Amino acid sequence: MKVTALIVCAGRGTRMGPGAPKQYRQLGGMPVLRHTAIAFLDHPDVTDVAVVIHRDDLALYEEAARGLPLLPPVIGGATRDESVRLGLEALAERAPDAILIHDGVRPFVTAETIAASIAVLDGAEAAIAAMPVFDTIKSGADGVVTGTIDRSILWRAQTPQSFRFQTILAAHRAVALRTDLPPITDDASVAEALGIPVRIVPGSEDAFKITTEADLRRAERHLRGDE
Ligand SMILES: Nc1ccn([C@@H]2O[C@H](COP(=O)(O)OP(=O)(O)OP(=O)(O)O)[C@@H](O)[C@H]2O)c(=O)n1
Ligand SMILES: C[C@](O)(CO)[C@H](O)COP(=O)(O)O
Repeated sequence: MKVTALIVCAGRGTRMGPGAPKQYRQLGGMPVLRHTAIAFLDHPDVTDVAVVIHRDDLALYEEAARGLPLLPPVIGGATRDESVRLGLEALAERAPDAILIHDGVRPFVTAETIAASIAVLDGAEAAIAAMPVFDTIKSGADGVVTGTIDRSILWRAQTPQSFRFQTILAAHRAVALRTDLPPITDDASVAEALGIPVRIVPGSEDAFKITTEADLRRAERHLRGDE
């Protein structure tokens, strides 16, 4: 099966403090994105890897990707789902069998999760890496709790989110034309909007998303083996 990893990296990281975009911040002596790209390039089940970047980040990307056998980068869009769709359209001619859509700011994706995300597509169209919820989850408004949500049915979605390529390409194209949907924050939501079943495979607590400065410090501790 021809498997392409599509790493989305075109965000501006507004929840991170001032400085370079978080995907290009130094982590253990190299950019965050380089860690992520190598995790997929080194995986035996992944055929090739493409990265979606912000139009202003070409120099940063070229430095981070130096010497890595990546497909040509794709310029992303104003939202994550637009960046994904642009990445998928750029791969339409290549037409892999399967696509693993992954956040560039989740550098510690595990080989086990990548393997499981590919294997599950033997019998499914879509799957997400996810973790159970260990905290009690409340609903609330105006500073007042309005209810408690049964956490036994909740999952923390991670990436990669894996799909048969033609399925997710068609789904993103269809959803891009819809005006009745809530904001799309992951690719499984695109599949769900079309009634496509989405399987769950085990993620990892190590595969956390680097969103804030605190996450970057956590990532440095993780690399040092301090957590
Ligand atoms: N227009 C966008 C927005 C996000 N992303 C990517 O989607 C992943 C997850 O998004 P998030 O963590 O929200 O990144 P940012 O949008 O950069 O961060 P923030 O929401 O804090 O601004 C990141 O790798 C980010 O680069 C993208 O490719 N294109
Ligand atoms: C795709 C994702 O990482 C799954 O948890 C998450 O939805 C990305 O959200 P963000 O706000 O774009 O970081």
